[in-house]
Amino acid sequence: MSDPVLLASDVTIEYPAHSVSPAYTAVRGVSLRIEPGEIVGLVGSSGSGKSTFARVAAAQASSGPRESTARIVGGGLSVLGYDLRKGVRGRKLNRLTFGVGYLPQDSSSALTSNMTIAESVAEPLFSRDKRFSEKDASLRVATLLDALLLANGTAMKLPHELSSGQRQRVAIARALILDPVFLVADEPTAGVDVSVRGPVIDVIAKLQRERGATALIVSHDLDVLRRSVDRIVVLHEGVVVGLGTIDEVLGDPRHPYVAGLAKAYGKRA
Ligand SMILES: Nc1ncnc2c1ncn2[C@@H]1O[C@H](COP(=O)(O)OP(=O)(O)OP(=O)(O)O)[C@@H](O)[C@H]1O
Repeated sequence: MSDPVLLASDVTIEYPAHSVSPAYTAVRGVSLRIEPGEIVGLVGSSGSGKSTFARVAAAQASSGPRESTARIVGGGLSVLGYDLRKGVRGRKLNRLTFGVGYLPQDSSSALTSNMTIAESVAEPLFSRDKRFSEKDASLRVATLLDALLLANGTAMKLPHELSSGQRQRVAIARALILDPVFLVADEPTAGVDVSVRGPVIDVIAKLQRERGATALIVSHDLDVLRRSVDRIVVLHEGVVVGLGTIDEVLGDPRHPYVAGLAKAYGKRA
């Protein structure tokens, strides 16, 4: 059996205490194994720990101020063979973050205001390799924008000329441009028009699958994941309450939260 892309063993993740706030355990005892090529959905209600787990799994935990940095305090978590509990630094961290694409929740608002969409999407290519061919970059940008159902001409626009849903799709293109081995996308369809939410997730899954790459897609909306994911993980108050294919999880709800999900989902299916 090949090495897993992500291996969580009874992992517990905590925000440290600061000033008047005590430490807060956002994820507790999560065990999960994601194989190469799998597309996994991470589902759960608001505050269930999805973003915390996603941020830590994408090795982004240390990018904010210390008091808001979630830490692994129990169990183990490794991604692409790197032990995140032990900590990854220097060149190893570079290698890890090259392999992991991360789309944070508010990524559409993080586009640089005076860069064209083409420049923003291509930027990671040139940050990695200053001599990357302009022609190849343009081609890759155009292909991705097209795959994400963005009209011709989007490439030459500035972020403020797009709707928030279009900007979100641009952010997805930017997260995919380096062909990440493992994409962690936090609510990638937030703000995206309802009619294209499913298709946008389909594109992410298809692009990753075509390369044998892996994805963890966070969403509170099971409907948008339905067609694209191999399995889902359901978090509730930081604990895994469901794991398997959508049919397996909803067909055998072992937790009231999943039973509620199955009921709501059953009505819409
Ligand atoms: N910096 C922080 N310090 C302390 N607690 C935090 C911090 N960030 C998040 N939390 C808490 O951790 C829990 C999980 O938050 P998280 O953002 O991971 O949930 P989520 O499932 O992604 O929610 P949403 O769907 O609303 O984005 C919440 O109770 C939240 O209040």
